[in-house]
Amino acid sequence: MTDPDRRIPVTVLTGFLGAGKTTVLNHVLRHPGAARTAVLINELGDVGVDHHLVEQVDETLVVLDGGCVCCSVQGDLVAALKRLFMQAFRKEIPPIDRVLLETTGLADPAPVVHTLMEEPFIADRYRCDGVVTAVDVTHAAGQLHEHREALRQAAMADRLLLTKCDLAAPDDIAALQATLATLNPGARQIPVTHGEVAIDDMFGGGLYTATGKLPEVAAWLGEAQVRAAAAATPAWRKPGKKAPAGPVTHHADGVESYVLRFEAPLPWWEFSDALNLILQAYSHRILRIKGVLDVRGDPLPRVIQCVQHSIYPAVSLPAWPDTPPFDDHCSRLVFIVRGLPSEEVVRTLHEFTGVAVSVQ
Ligand SMILES: Nc1nc2c(ncn2[C@@H]2O[C@H](COP(=O)(O)OP(=O)(O)OP(=O)(O)O)[C@@H](O)[C@H]2O)c(=O)[nH]1
Repeated sequence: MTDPDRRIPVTVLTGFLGAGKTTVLNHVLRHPGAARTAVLINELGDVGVDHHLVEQVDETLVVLDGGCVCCSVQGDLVAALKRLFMQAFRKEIPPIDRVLLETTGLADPAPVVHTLMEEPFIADRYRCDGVVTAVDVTHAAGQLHEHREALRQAAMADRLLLTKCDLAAPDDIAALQATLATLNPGARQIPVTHGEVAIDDMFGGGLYTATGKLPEVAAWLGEAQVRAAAAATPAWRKPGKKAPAGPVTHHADGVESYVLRFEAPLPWWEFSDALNLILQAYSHRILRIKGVLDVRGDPLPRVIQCVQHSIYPAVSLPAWPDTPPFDDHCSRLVFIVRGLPSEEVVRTLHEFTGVAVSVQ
């Protein structure tokens, strides 16, 4: 090892909702050079789906599902990194050469980087190896304009992965590249299709520094410090406490999420018609829909994903996860929306499928 800094590098993989983070993660983890990589996944919504889509499932996969890592689960992040370090130290798990942290699509990377740099136990043993931001070339132009989280993620990046290049026209990609170059001149832009990023483009960004980025980034880190200090979090966010029932608003800009549970197997075509109608009718209010479905006549769970108005081909998982809540084999859909009441969605889904739907 030529690196004199023996601390464990942590790569922060961020990017707006549905940008292709998990797809990149899976590709990277298949590379032999990524063996000994511990994976931390922070999930939004009350039912995590992402970690079931990650192919590496062992004791070095940690799910942080108590909220968004940038505002409520920094304590969980610290605890998870401490635990991983101690387990590896005691040889209870294989040695860890690096950590890959996938944030939620709405995370502000600044507090995450701040935690890595400032929390004493963590900063002594881990170093931020850079922020890699997945930018969906098919949606980024609008997202950068409409969502400050997307703007922050792009502006904070050490490297920008331009994902879904197979779905965009070269002129549109070039226009986006120009926008990103203005926004974050210091970040290298790497076009990516189906998550196929070279491992050297993913790792080895070096010690984290705000140099070369917009000056605002430093301000964001300052803001993060204030937020960390003001960790006077609501009582229900404290360890051991449960979030209140009903939809949880994650950020001040009115983005909220809810989970729908279906009481019986779904008729596929009727469900698809309902979903298409919802996407068409409410396209501007939907940020992300994803779920695991129990489809009538199919023994395997089917995963669906929508990013704004785009619906991606459904894929089957090899088996139902045997862990709660999926061990009941019920269909669940996670909606991340802005100003779209669950009642409207529930009514449409129920009318088309005839299946009872409850809001979790
Ligand atoms: N055609 C195409 N589809 C892609 C590409 N990258 C990702 N996708 C699809 O885009 C959808 C979202 O990808 P994910 O990797 O789950 O995105 P994510 O950023 O992890 O999503 P969240 O964690 O929910 O924010 C999935 O259906 C992927 O298969 C790509 O390069 N080309």
